[in-house]
Amino acid sequence: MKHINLEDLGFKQILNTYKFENQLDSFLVGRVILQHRERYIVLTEQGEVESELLGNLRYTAESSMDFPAVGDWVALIEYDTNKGLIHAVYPRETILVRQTVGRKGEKQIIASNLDFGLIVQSLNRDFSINRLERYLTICNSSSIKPIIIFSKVDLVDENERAKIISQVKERIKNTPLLTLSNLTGEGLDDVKSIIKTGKTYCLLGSSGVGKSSLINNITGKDLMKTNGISNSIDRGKHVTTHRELIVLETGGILIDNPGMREVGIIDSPNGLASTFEQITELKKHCKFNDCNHISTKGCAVTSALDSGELDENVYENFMKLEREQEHYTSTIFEKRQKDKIFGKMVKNVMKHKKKDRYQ
Ligand SMILES: Nc1nc2c(ncn2[C@@H]2O[C@H](COP(=O)(O)OP(=O)(O)OP(=O)(O)O)[C@@H](O)[C@H]2O)c(=O)[nH]1
Ligand SMILES: [Zn+2]
Repeated sequence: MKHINLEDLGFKQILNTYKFENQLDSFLVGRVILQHRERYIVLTEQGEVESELLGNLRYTAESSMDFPAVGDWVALIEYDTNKGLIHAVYPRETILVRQTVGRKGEKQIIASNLDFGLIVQSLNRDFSINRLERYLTICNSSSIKPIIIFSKVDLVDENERAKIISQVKERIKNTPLLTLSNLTGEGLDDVKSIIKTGKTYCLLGSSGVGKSSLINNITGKDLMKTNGISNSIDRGKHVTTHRELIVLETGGILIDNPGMREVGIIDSPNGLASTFEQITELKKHCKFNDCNHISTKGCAVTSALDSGELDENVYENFMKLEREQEHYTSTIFEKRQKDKIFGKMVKNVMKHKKKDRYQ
């Protein structure tokens, strides 16, 4: 491996300032490229350091958010050749969190400091606009820039491909969209050319869509197992076979963490707002500030739904994702109550709408 510097690994100037202001300049800086239980592989300019947490960090941690995750920048000391102790975690620019909410609604970080999300869907079977919008919301709420990659284009004919793409462009605007075949290599250069030095790209998407194949094609190496069966079944084995953060020799950093499939929508309002711009715009014209966009009185959203200006699939998906987001902020009891009432209300809106149409 050629020598890497911290900037190539994604280290940003602002972290340097933090380093000096927090007396971390006597420590090494490195990026977590693999986490397995309490063991972390940290990549520094000198190479990989197998690290553990310093007792202090473990005892002062208030939640699992305080522990290092893949993608984190950490301050460490190397006490022996390639053996280190992590002293502190640098502030994170962005995070992806796990969907399952633990006790007290505690979040778990899957990966951090991501610049771009490569949302991979295969055109033949996995394709779903609703799921695309879900991943877009996740990216937007985490300030991770989304890029859509449609894989397995070799498995659909030209017409089908064109149909899907125009359908997506109609509904999802301002998001780059690439097509790819890992089999024939079509579109691979386009994917490679969007990957820039010092930027971190995480791969998002269901199992079997071709994420590992893409990594192998980009690196030109067989870094990943690609049998379509989850790499993480035998996690112990998985850990020894590859790193979750890969520094490309051509520049750029890829993260493919098996947990990415459980990624959840975090409670930042921006994610939904920028994914569903049309609804965001409509909402401004609702008569009441606390409008729930379900009952039609003075609601600009439902009236756009009635007039056909707003696609009902978009509306339904928005409401579903908004509800998912709320799960993070409500207790289980509240959640159940809300679910029941909410489900009924949405059904009613749809029923009325259907009835209206035939009048
Ligand atoms: N025809 C075709 N097959 C592909 C393409 N990309 C991947 N495959 C095949 O699809 C299967 C799954 O590919 P993977 O790369 O393992 O998918 P993945 O997204 O990494 O799956 P997980 O590791 O489970 O998340 C493999 O058999 C690949 O050979 C493609 O562009 N075209
Ligand atoms: Zn409204």
